[in-house]
Amino acid sequence: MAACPSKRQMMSEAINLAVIGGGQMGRALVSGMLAADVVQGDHVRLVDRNPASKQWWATNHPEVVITDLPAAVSDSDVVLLAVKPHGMESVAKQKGRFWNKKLVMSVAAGVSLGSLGQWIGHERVVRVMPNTPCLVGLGACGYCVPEGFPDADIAIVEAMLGAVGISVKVLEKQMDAVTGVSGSGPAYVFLMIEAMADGGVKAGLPRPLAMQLATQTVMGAAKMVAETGRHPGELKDSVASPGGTTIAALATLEHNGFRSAVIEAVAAAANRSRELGG
Ligand SMILES: NC(=O)C1=CN([C@@H]2O[C@H](COP(=O)(O)OP(=O)(O)OC[C@H]3O[C@@H](n4cnc5c(N)ncnc54)[C@H](O)[C@@H]3O)[C@@H](O)[C@H]2O)C=CC1
Ligand SMILES: O=C(O)[C@@H]1CCC=N1
Repeated sequence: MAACPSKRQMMSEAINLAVIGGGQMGRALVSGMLAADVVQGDHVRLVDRNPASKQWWATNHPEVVITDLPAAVSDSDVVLLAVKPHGMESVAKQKGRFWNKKLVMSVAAGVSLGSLGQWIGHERVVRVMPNTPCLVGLGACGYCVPEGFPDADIAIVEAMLGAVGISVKVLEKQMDAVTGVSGSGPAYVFLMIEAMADGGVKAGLPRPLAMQLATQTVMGAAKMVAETGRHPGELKDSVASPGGTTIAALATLEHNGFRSAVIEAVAAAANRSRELGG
């Protein structure tokens, strides 16, 4: 295995990052990392086969160099693979000396460390499940690494992911569940915000005001759970006055299976992640 730079070196030296696939997740991660200054734009090489996607990068991050895969990987310390799961094999199997034991981070749902290592031809690979709030520095990333993975590389991974939110090292067998909770999770919360705003509009509020109130409510509630250390059930009870408005709403949510719908949604995403892994 190639000698790896120390965490101190990585923190003080610019990371040369190749990004293969600059779609939704690639954009969220790299935009977040650029904003957090953990990578610099002129040290990022972007590869994408979609002209519209390349145009997005040219417009939004003009300092990023748009190039092809061999050049991007050759010029990098770290390679971020962010194409769809079914496209990962053809990208990772591209033959060439340019892979040369680069640190490769894949964000593809379901794609195992074993497959990645086999396709790329070495085991300096990390499987990450990020989420789109990395864009605003509030991502939740789970990642796993092969046995014997060097601490210096873990330090690099944590420096990069930690710059855009929290990062937790998990067992590979937990990655599908991580996908169900946090990888896909933002979509459930966006749906909730949209639905709450719809409810506000139904009750007579103008749409922008309903959206503002719903968004701030979700943000405030999440912050209370994170910062008070109190159980969400206890916080929920503290909102519900006897005979009041909240318990009327909660009874309706329970009647309509809200809790089990969310539990089953997380399980469905985890199962789908397992299927994608083949
Ligand atoms: N969107 C999300 O919230 C999350 C996505 N992921 C994972 O991130 C990966 C990417 O997903 P999205 O960004 O949502 O998809 P996307 O479709 O928005 O982006 C994929 C990009 O890869 C490009 N691409 C495809 N084949 C390529 C190739 N051979 N060479 C270069 N570029 C190529 C496409 O043109 C596209 O711009 C997937 O594997 C997904 O499982 C993981 C966590 C969350
Ligand atoms: O929907 C998907 O497959 C990807 C993986 C996790 C979130 N988005």
